[in-house]
Amino acid sequence: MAGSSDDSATTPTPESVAASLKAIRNQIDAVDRQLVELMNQRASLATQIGKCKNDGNSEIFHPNREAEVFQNVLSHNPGPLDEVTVRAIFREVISGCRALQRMPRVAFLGPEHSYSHIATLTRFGETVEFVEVGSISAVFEEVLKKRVDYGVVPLENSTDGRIVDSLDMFVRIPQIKICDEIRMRIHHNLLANCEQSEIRRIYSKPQALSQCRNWLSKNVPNASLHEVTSTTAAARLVQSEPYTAAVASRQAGVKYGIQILCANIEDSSNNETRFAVIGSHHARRTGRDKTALMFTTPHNPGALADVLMVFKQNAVNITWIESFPSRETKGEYIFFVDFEGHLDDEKVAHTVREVGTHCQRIFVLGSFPLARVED
Ligand SMILES: C=C(O[C@@H]1C=C(C(=O)O)C=C[C@H]1O)C(=O)O
Repeated sequence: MAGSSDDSATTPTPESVAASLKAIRNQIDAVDRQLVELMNQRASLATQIGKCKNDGNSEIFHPNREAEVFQNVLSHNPGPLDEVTVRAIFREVISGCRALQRMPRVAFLGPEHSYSHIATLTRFGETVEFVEVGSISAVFEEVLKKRVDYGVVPLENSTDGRIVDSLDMFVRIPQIKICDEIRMRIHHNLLANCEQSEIRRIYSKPQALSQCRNWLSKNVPNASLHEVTSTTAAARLVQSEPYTAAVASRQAGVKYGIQILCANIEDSSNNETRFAVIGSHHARRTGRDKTALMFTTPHNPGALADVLMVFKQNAVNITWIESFPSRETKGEYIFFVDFEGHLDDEKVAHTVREVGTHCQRIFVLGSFPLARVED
């Protein structure tokens, strides 16, 4: 009966709270011991897989298999941990397991804390050898010369469009393959160590300034904008010059000890950059894949329409199309097309063969698992 119970028996005392905490923490310690044992069991299995891959030269990064692993764990996640947390944990578990087979070397356009670096971390986790280079072309060169296993390069941004330097390098080195893609929501931040009203100069790379142009003109109208080579370089300048600000990643703010005056200042809330993981192989089929093609058509009326008709007739869904002027022949264009499906799907293989009959040159840049947007 309510009211007649002995309250002193249920009211927690400091001693009873401490005892409960101790008991629960003991349980957590026991669970953690099981977790670390299980993770090491997993690591031993991954090492066995590494031995099956055998010759030391085989690919150790299998994006298709990693996509399956995430699908498996997420479909068995009863909560209360949310999907983002489970993904983050497994990203690092997988990263460590891969490294037991062989530590992959991955090149990206630096410096550290650039968005390319964050994209690389998002896909590969912490246990890789990060190879920071100074240009997109250098990422391709490192991959081509096999000084790294993989490279991460930006392909397009939802606000600014295609990344010309990357497309140009595919034209120059068409044997490079795309084996995975990374879609990343890009959040820019206003970093400064003074009041917002005191900011006189704002530094960032051109793309970041352009993606925040409206916000900056409305909220920091008296500051002048200055382009530098990277968002990280901008953050470094803010450290040494008073009354300046940088538009950069949150991570750059934390690294260089600069306050985040305002977060998420990008004009479009859907500001997203799509990166390609480049290497020397395709990814195997998962059933939810994309394929990237690069081709040139004869300089005739309707040549591109003929190609597009093939996609229509085969009911293959195009997800991206770009044209890029050829360096070699004035007036001629190279086309980049991404579409749903894997080259191992009969429908896709047939479509690519048929597209080829309408092209002068055609290269399959790769098939890879469809990516989700990482926030
Ligand atoms: C263990 C493997 O190697 C790598 C590590 C994976 C993992 O830890 O689950 C998955 C795919 C590979 O990138 C494998 O190929 O299965």
